Amino acid sequence: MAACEFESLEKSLESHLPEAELAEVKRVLYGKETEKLDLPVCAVEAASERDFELKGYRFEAAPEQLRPPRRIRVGLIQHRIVLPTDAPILDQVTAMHSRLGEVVEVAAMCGVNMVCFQETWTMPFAFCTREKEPWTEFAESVEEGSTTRFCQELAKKYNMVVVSPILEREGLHSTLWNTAVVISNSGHVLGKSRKNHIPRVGDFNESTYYMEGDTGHTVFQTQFGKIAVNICYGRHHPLNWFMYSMNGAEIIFNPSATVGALSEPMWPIEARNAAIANHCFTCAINRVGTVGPHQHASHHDFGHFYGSSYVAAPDGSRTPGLSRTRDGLLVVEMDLNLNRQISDKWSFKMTGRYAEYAEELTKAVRHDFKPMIVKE
Ligand SMILES: NC(=O)NCCC(=O)O
Repeated sequence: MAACEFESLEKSLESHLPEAELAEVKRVLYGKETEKLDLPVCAVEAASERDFELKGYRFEAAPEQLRPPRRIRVGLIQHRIVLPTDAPILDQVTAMHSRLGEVVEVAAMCGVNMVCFQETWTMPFAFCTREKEPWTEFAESVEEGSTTRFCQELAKKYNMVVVSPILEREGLHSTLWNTAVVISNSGHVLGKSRKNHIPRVGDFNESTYYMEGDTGHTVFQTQFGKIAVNICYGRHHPLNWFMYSMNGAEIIFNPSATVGALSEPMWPIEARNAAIANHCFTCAINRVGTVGPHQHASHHDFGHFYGSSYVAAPDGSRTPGLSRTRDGLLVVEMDLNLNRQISDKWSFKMTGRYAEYAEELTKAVRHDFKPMIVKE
């Protein structure tokens, strides 16, 4: 079976394992079972008509005496490009807006409070080609761009926080960045978070296009919780997750674009491990489909982006993934009280010895650093 036809790990397990064994396999693979959410019939019908997968799950926390539950719903959206990559740019962007508009409408029907799109969602993933034109033409201003305007309308219409990762062009020096725009449910641009780490993995090299982010590890206080955005390749850097969490993030989104041969076995581990290590929720989103006909002849065929978007909780449990091949919306209800409950249980932040690490790291990054190795 070709890799692109394999729909999802869950589907394979479900179709091949006997029920009792499946429950045990899922317990070991996914942790405590996430209950399925009952989604409104109108949403299920709309998703089916609009040809995308719709899945919903719930993470519960224990009731507390002094704090009410803090239940919120997040929506993760994965999708393929809509028009061919040689169509006029404005048409491509407009088609993507219109596709996401129909998915976000369904998210609203499902009571989603914050939605996050995939990395550079308005464009084909052209960065590994190292061709500048026409791909840099997809870059937009965070404040004034048509994509931000579009997302502001969505945010206001549906009272929803919108996380919109785009290729950013910053006006004054025309600098390009890989940036997530965070739009409050009021419709205001709350701020932006730029990608901190740039992949240089053989031909999967994006360094030609944009610079390492300069926004640090900003956390955004929204009406529904404190959120941060760790863009794609940043998920391989445990300290990157850690610093968002040190700044108080309760949910860290990881909008991504990655392909099977490169990272698929790492995908289910990294965001999930970050949720465990940092006592927070993490939301990993990957696009589906192929790069497209623009691919430069001198570069390899990178194959399919494998989707599989999922949410992980601080107790180590996770939702099943969306499909590897289809557009999809994953709706997840979470009680943010779970973060502190798990922190009280495992106490990683309390037992972290960060002052000692800070001291040792300060020495380790110096050029005159001498590793502490004892030799006979
Ligand atoms: N977009 C991006 O950073 N991709 C890198 C590949 C990976 O991190 O799996």
